[in-house]
Amino acid sequence: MSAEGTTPSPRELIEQTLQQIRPLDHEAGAAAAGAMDGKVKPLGSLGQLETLAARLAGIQATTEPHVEAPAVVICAGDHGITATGVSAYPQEVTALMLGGFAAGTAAVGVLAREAGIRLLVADLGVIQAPVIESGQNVVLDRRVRAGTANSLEGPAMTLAQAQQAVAHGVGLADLLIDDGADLIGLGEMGIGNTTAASALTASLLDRDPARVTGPGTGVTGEALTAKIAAVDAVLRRHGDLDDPWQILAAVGGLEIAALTGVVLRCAARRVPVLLDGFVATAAALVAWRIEPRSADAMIAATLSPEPGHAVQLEALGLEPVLRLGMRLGEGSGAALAVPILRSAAAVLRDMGSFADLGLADEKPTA
Ligand SMILES: O=C(O)c1ccc[n+]([C@@H]2O[C@H](COP(=O)([O-])O)[C@@H](O)[C@H]2O)c1
Ligand SMILES: Cc1cc2nc[nH]c2cc1C
Repeated sequence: MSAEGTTPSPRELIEQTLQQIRPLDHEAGAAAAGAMDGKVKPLGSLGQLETLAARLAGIQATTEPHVEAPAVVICAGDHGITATGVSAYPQEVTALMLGGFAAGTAAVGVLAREAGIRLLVADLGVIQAPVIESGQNVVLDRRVRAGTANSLEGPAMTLAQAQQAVAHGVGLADLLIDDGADLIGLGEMGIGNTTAASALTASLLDRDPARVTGPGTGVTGEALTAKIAAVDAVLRRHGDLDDPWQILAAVGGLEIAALTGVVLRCAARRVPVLLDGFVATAAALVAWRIEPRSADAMIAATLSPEPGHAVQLEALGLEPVLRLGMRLGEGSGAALAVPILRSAAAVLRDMGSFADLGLADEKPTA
């Protein structure tokens, strides 16, 4: 432990966070499910909205779950593996999009505004990041290094850098939660990061790279075959790793590591964390491998068409809220799912029950 009054080191902050993670409050979840059954409607007729309300209750440990101050945190970083030609777009787009997030003109900016969601943007290591002085959203400087190294040639980052990025994620979650956020969505931006996410997924779940590697921004045909071969080569380069920290440092990304920290802190502070697509879910997989109970705080917003996403969600035992074929990232799917979660909480809070009508027996008669 650090001496009183000093800031904890990344490792200490992560250790404290892990110690605070508790499983779902099953009592609150069951009470919410029971209350939902008593509402004036045929039993189960609100479908997944009912299970979502109960899950929110279990995560927040209350029979009156709330989604009043939702936020999306976007972490951005560059990837050395782009030098191998794994993306349909050039690396400069990462820096370009940082400007779009600040200005509020990126897709997630529009969707977040529509749904009344606060956006927080952090630069974890974008190469040639623009100097952003004003805009609708601030971009926080949480740079660990200028992009990762090419994981085909060596570790993407050192273990200390991975821990620093995770600790930054813990701090970002704290910033939002201390400010009142009661649900946090994960957003990411980083050209090349679907390759890192595929390598992480294949390694963490011990799957064939071909099963969990897809087009990303639009890589098809021979280029996709080469991308799969690159993921395969990355895994062979780093040998048989099992420890999630080693895997994260060897083949992950700075923005992915930060989102792992966001997930862990949300789990520790009983704040529901809304996963977005394939890359954000790779960060969640790392969190789950570090501390399996962190999965209790997760809700999957969307199902990405990236082939590895369904594999990830199955491993985490999660059912997506939306299936819209979205594969953008940025937290766009998380932003879209927020109104549904807000509605789930509102139904549980505001809907009348059979008991209110003086009808005790709300069960079907046949
Ligand atoms: O979230 C997804 O499912 C998803 C699927 C494909 C692409 N993306 C986004 O596209 C970028 C990475 O794609 P790529 O092809 O450069 O690896 C990155 O900025 C992600 O946010 C995201
Ligand atoms: C333009 C563009 C925007 C994105 N947002 C998230 N990933 C992205 C990738 C590209 C290429």
